[in-house]
Amino acid sequence: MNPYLSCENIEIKVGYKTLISSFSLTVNSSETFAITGSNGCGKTSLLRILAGLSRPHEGVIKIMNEKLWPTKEIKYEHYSIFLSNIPSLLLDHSVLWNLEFYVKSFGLKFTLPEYKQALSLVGLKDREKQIARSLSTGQKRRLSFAALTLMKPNIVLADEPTNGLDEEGCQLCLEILSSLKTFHNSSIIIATHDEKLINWCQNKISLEKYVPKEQKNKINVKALL
Ligand SMILES: Nc1ncnc2c1ncn2[C@@H]1O[C@H](COP(=O)(O)OP(=O)(O)OP(=O)(O)O)[C@@H](O)[C@H]1O
Repeated sequence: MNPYLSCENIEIKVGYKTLISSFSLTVNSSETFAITGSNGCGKTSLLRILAGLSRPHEGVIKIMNEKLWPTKEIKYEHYSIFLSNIPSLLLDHSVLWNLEFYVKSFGLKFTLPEYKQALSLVGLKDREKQIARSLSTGQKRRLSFAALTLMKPNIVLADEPTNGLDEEGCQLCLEILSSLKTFHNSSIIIATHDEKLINWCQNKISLEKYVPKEQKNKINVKALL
C-alpha cells in the first residue's frame, strides 16, 4: 500500500540560513509521529511545508501518492489538515459560522445537527452563536478539534495542539487523535514539547539531527550574567 505521506531530502531555508537539511520521512496509515526539538529548530516550518502552506528550498513531497511539491497535483484538499499552534478564526463571526466556513473551504458540507454535535463533543455545546473573539485560547483550540471530528482527514499535522488547554482539554485532544487513528486509520504528525503527547506517539523524531551544525547556537547563560 502507498504511504499516506512521504517526503525526501527536504531542505528548509529562512533567508540565506539553512534551518533543516536532508529530512526524509515516510508515514503510513495509522502511524503517529512526534516531531521534537528546541525552540526555533524548525518544527512549525516543517509542518507548514508538509501541509502545503509554504515551500521547501529542496525536496519532494507526496500526499496519498499525489505530488504536493515541486508540482501540486493533489485532488482533494481535505486529505490532510494542519492544526496551527494559534487557531486562525474570523473573530467577528460566530463559532458555528467559523466551523462551517473552515469545513467549506475544503469543499465539505455537513448538516446543522452534525455541526452542533461536533461542537458538543469538544465542550462548546450551546456556544454556536457566540462570537469567536470572546472564546478563550483553549476554547478556540477546541473549535479546531470540532472541525477534525467532522472532516476525519487521512493526515493530521498538528502544531503544539495542547497549548493553552486544561487537563481535560489535553485528554480530549488525545481521545480525538486516538479515535481518528483507530477508526479512520488517520496518520498523525505532531510538533510538540508536551511529554504526554510525545509518549502517545509511536515514533519520535528529533529535528536537531537535521539542523546544520553551524546553526546550533546555544545560549551561554553564565556568560550573560
Ligand atoms: N516567516 C519567517 N521569516 C523569518 N524567519 C522565520 C519565519 N518563519 C520562521 N522563521 C524562523 O525560523 C526558525 C524556525 O521557526 P519555527 O517556528 O519553525 O520553529 P519551531 O521549532 O516550531 O519553534 P517553537 O518550538 O518555538 O515553536 C526561527 O528562528 C524563526 O525565527
